[in-house]
Amino acid sequence: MNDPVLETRDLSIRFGGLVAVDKVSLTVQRSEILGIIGPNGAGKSTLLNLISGIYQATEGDVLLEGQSIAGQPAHRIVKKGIARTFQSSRLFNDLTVLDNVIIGMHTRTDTGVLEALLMPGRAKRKLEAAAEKAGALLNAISKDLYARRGTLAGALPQADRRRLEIARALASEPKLIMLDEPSSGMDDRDTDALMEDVRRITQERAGISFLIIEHDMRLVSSLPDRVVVIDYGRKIADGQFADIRRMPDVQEAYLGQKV
Ligand SMILES: Nc1ncnc2c1ncn2[C@@H]1O[C@H](COP(=O)(O)OP(=O)(O)OP(=O)(O)O)[C@@H](O)[C@H]1O
Repeated sequence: MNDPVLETRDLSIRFGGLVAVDKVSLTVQRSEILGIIGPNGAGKSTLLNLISGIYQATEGDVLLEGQSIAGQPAHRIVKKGIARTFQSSRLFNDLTVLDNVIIGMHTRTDTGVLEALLMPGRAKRKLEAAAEKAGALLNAISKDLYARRGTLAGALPQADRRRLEIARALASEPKLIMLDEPSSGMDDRDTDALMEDVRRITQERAGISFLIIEHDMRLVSSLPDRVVVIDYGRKIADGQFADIRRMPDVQEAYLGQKV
């Protein structure tokens, strides 16, 4: 299988004297779940910020389905098909669960302020259609979240907030979805449910790929098809978890942090 949806080539960024990401080349194949691991401060989140257009690379390239997207603004990259979640929640706490998903769909809806003012009927119909679509999406991800679609996002427990963030990212109909430490703060039961969600999404949405930064080795050892290890901004390993965990460089990077 060689059908990369995402490719980074020698991707680097420097903050003053610190090279936070150093010539990282990696691929994510279509329908693949790629795990990214590495010690704290290794450059994993920075790598995601480079791919999603939040940071601009000092050198290197990012390709989505073979086309360079480097240098493009974050909103355009979402529109082209890369969605993500963040380590810290970006939900709108004062909006309902359903409204948060509708907001995630905004790249796929085209109702503007002018249209809403000049053609309120048409804008209303579009919004109703968006609400219906968001409801169906939510229902497919979690019947329980769907049942609570009118609840304020701020009132949800942590695991459901994470789930809602994934639903919101999916609402942009991405080809690739990047999750930054999705299981942080979760217990084993919630982490199992999260893994189940990801597996189900890959089965139900043909061709979707995941890039997942994680520290939880229980998840890393069972969910990703392949794992990339980052240390001091560099890629030091790329392969099956069972193989890379035995590599001396990886063991050394994790000295004191059991792999
Ligand atoms: N905007 C920035 N300005 C300066 N330095 C930064 C910036 N963003 C990240 N860094 C530095 O880059 C390095 C990599 O940070 P990053 O957050 O990507 O690591 P990480 O692997 O995601 O860590 P963690 O697992 O703890 O989340 C760190 O030394 C961090 O302090």
